[in-house]
Amino acid sequence: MKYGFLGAGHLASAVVFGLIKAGVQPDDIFVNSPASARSLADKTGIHYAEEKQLIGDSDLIVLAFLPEQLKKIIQHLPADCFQNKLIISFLGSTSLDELQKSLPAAEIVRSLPNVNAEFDRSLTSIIFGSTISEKSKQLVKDFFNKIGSFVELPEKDFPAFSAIAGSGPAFVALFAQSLQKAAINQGIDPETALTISLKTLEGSTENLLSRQLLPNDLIKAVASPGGSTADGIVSFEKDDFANIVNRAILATINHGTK
Ligand SMILES: NC(=O)C1=CN([C@@H]2O[C@H](COP(=O)(O)OP(=O)(O)OC[C@H]3O[C@@H](n4cnc5c(N)ncnc54)[C@H](O)[C@@H]3O)[C@@H](O)[C@H]2O)C=CC1
Ligand SMILES: O=C(O)[C@@H]1CCC=N1
Repeated sequence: MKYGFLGAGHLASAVVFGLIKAGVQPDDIFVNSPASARSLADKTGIHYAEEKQLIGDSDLIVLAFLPEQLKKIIQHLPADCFQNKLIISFLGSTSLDELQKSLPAAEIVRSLPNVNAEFDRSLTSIIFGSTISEKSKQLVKDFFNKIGSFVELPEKDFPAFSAIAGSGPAFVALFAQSLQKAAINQGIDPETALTISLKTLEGSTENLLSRQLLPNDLIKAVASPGGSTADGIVSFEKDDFANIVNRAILATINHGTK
């Protein structure tokens, strides 16, 4: 099985590292992009390839450039080069319909992984195009299982999924940074403050997941009656934390409508 990546940015790099960790041989991965493909190839042992060769030689082609680059990239390639090719798109805002119109002879999958693919931790949403065969569907499922897990979602849910799971690592990082700043404000050095923040986030997520707790159960378990945590929760609620988060998700979802 040969994999070809068009685009070698942050998401492509995370997925390439994830595939290699899952046992894919670097020799079986090809990459092309104007800027970063050669350095990704140097770092990982995968191969830089010219676009036409990459498309011809790959069993599965990943579109990992920016949505606005789709038309330009396809226009300068021969019209028939994607004939019967299996294409997985990572393009955040590009619909299945748009992809199918741009690549009419290909089998298309629209997907939204996230950068946690590097550690086998991407929850990816996928939707299959109408022309995809059962065999190709299985190849796609195998691909996403190598970098985490996947859910099949109707396309109407992709914008919300993108805002929460795709953009989410950035939002979690923002919360981590806010906890770090709060610790620094109390006189703790920045490095220790970051460790405290990250270890607490890591342990708390693991606690929720491994004990299958609802978030509110963990809140109750930590906020001892008459204790200090309850005062922190009241302060978050007074500042309408849930609405702050909801507004940020809405702003992310509404990006394309500005
Ligand atoms: N970064 C993330 O966490 C996520 C990104 N996405 C989607 O993944 C795609 C890539 O995003 P990032 O990796 O963040 O962007 P990036 O800016 O890090 O990488 C974009 C890549 O496209 C390449 N590129 C530009 N012109 C090209 C061409 N003519 N042929 C081939 N490659 C070309 C650039 O050289 C670069 O390697 C976007 O469509 C984005 O919506 C989706 C979910 C999460
Ligand atoms: O910021 C973006 O547009 C992409 C889509 C989801 C995460 N990154």
